[in-house]
Formats: sequence, C-alpha cells, structure tokens
Amino acid sequence: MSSKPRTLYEKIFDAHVVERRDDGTCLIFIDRHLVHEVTSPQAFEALRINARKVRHPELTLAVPDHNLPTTARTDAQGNRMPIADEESRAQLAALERNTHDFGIRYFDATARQQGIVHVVGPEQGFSLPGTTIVCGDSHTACHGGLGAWAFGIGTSEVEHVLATQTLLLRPSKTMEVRVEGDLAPGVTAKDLIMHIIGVIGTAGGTGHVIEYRGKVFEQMSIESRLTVCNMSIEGGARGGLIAPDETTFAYIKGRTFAPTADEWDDAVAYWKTLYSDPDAVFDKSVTIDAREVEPSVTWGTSPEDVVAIGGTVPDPAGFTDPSKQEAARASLDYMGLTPGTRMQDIAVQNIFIGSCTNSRIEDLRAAAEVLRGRRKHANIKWGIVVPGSGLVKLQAEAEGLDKVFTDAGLEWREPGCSACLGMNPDKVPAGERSASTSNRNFVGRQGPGARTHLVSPAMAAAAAVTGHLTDVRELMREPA
Ligand SMILES: CC(C)[C@H](C(=O)O)[C@@H](O)C(=O)O
Ligand code: SF4
Repeated sequence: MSSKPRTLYEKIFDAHVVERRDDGTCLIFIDRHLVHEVTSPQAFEALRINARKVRHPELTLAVPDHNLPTTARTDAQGNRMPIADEESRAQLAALERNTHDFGIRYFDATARQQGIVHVVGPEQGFSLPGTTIVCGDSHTACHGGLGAWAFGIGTSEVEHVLATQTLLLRPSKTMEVRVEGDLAPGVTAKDLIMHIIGVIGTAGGTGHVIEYRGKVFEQMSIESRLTVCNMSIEGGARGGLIAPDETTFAYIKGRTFAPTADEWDDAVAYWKTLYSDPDAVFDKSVTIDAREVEPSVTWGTSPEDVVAIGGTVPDPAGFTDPSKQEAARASLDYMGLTPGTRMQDIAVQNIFIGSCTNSRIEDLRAAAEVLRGRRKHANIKWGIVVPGSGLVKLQAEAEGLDKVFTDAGLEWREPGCSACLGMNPDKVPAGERSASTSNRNFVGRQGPGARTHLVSPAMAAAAAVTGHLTDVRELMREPA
C-alpha cells in the first residue's frame, strides 16, 4: 500500500505530532528553541511565578543580539563595556540571569560564538534538517534554508515552549515557489527573494509555508538558501524551506552541535527522505523565471515595493488597487521620492551591510569583492559592516576582508542586529537614506525618519563607492 504523497513540510509536521485533537489542532514537539533578549523576559518571569522549570534546557540556545551595541565589548583591561541605554541594559541583564537560573546554554556578549540568533543556529549545527525550530522572532524562517520547519512565535508561546517543549498548532497550507532557469551573473539570492516578494506581495504567503523549488536553489550555497528563507515572512508566509541535499549535509558536518560520528549516517539517511514527493500537491503554486531577475532595490516602505535597479520610482496612479495607490503615495512621501526618478539617480548617505539576511561570510566576501581597492564616495557619511557572529568576524579577518572594508572607509563592527532595526545605538539619521542589506524598509525601521533602500551586499558596496544606488554589474565591468 502506498501512502499519500506529501510535501516536505507535511513530512516534518507529521513526524512531530505528539497528539492530534478533534478540533484540528495538533500538539507539536519542538526540537530547537532559540532565545534572544527582546521576547524572552516575560516568558521566564512567568515560569518563575509559576515555579516551573525549562523542560528541555539542552534543546534551548540563547544569545543577545538586538540590543547589544556593535562597538567594542570590552575595554583594554578586558572589562565589559557598560550598556548606556537603560532598557537595553535591563533586557540584556535579564537574559543573562534567566539563562543562568534556568540552566540554558548562553553565548554572552564577549563569546566568539555570539551573534544574531539566526546566524548562530545554523553556524553551530544547532539548526538541523527536518527539525522544528522556533524563536520569539519573525525571521526564524531563515533556518528553513537547512530544510527545517522554522517559524517565529510570540512571547506567550516562548513561555509554552520553555515549559513543555511543545506548541499547539494548526497545520499551515503549503505553497510552492518554483524558480525556473538560472540567475544571470551579478544577480544574487537577495535579489531573487526580493523579486519573489515583489511578485507575490507581502500577503502572498499568508497562512502558508513556502517551499522554494528548482535548480537555482539546488545550486545555491547554504548561506544563500538562508538568505532566501529568511525573508519568507516578508512575503507573509509562516515559514519557508528548501529540501536538504548534499550541500546541506556538507555544511552541517563537523559543526559543534551536529550529529557526531556514530549518529551521522543515521541522521543523513533520514535527511535524505526529506523532500516533497513527486505527486505531492501544494495548496498554492507560483512560478518565477530566474532570467527575469535583476539586481533588486526597494523604493517604498514595504518589502514588496521592489524594482530592478535599472527601473524608476513608480507612479502610485499606476497601481490598480486603490489601497495600494494610497500606500504608495504615503511611501513616496515618507521616502521623499518623486515618480519617474531613476533608481540609479537616488543618492544615499548611509550604508549598512549586516542583519540575519546578509551577514554571513559569503555576504561579506561579495561586498568586499566590490570594495577591494576602492573608497567610499564623499556622499557617504556613515557606513558600517556588521558580521553576523563572532565566528563570521574571525573568518572575515582571517581572509583580510576587515581591511578591505576599513580601507574603503567603512567601519568594521562587533556582531549583532545593529542598524537592521533601531533598538541599539546604530541608527540612520532622520531624512537620510541608506542602502541596507537588511530585510525590512518599514517607516522608522532604521531610526525615526530614516529612509531605507533594501539591496544585496554587493549592491550596498556599489552604492558605497558611487554615493547613489548603482547597478553593481557596472562596477564589476570596470577595474577598481
Ligand atoms: C525584536 C523582534 C521581536 C523582531 C522580530 O520578531 O522580527 C525583530 O527581530 C525584527 O526583525 O523586527
Ligand atoms: S537582524 Fe534584523 S531581522 Fe534579523 S533578527 Fe535582528 S532585527 Fe530581526
């Protein structure tokens, strides 16, 4: 008897059901819980009040990332630098105390393993194919790049997972984003996912878990797959994943928390069963032609406000949906842009290379390749490069990338969320623009009044060189 064909998501879901209830909800076992300082304090407090323990401390990993300044963590004597902002200081202290009191593994601000939670999980081999991974953070879908079902949860769910290692869930719908053909030279995973969000819209994936399928993803590095899956939430999806393959296994092997010698073969044998069956049916399917993707850039205040770098700022009147017309008008007003302006004519004053979307070693290499032997333009007042973790930082320094950045006039920082969001000292001044490798261009995201243009690392580096949004392929043709 052959069983019903299933999608990858359905296979992982089924493998984690502890109990199916009559109302259609399922109690799901959670394999990995990642914790950061912003969404965990009340959850730990509730455990304390109810005298509960953490059910599986060994399946939980905590790091500070959002509120941590990205300047030096210690002084010349090795003493920890104080955190100036009171709320940040309190949240960071709470995380330290909570992880200590509840016996949870914690990489503190000075540990070389510290970094953005979504960079640390994969890097440590903590995030694995076929696992359920949660974090009180919307970009948890990132870990889907390894073939995990990973999704963001709220603080009350964080408490539930800490206490029980389970969650009560309804199955999501399934969506396939199939990409046909190859990406052109100079076009990256970030350009592709921005293009996809431009096509499906920020509500395109609502209620669904997206599986990204096609040769493009099979040929991608894990870093690129993590970039793609990271932004699933910007397409409204509950999660995003890519089937694990030999590239995935090679990436994981030997990492700190990866299965060890005895367990490795069994783990790989299981991981090899994790793909959508040929006849599996998706609730929704979208096909994208990779050949149509160009270096992408946003013009508005929603990640779906995407155009190719060769394009122009759209005219709000051109949108058929009246609510989109209204939103576009408001966006252009906030962004200080006029319809018809060529994207390449937009001057930027700030450059941010970092965030859980684009702060892995491959991202830093791509930016450094453009910046090597070049200097930032006089328009650029502030440009920072923020590695996703201490280990990424060490690797980049071993390759001399830090020197490329500082020679170009950019600052080389300590790991953290940084200017991805205004929760720490790294902010873009009001009224100024940034070319940013992060994932959200919302109003005030990089600081009150800041105007964000989302781009890939290579495109951010190109903007640093020219002082305006630029097609990086033009710089790649010219010698530095
Ligand atoms: C602060 C945190 C809860 C938030 C999230 O959930 O995503 C942040 O990481 C973000 O990117 O906006
Ligand atoms: S880097 Fe940005 S998107 Fe990622 S977790 Fe931090 S704040 Fe959220």
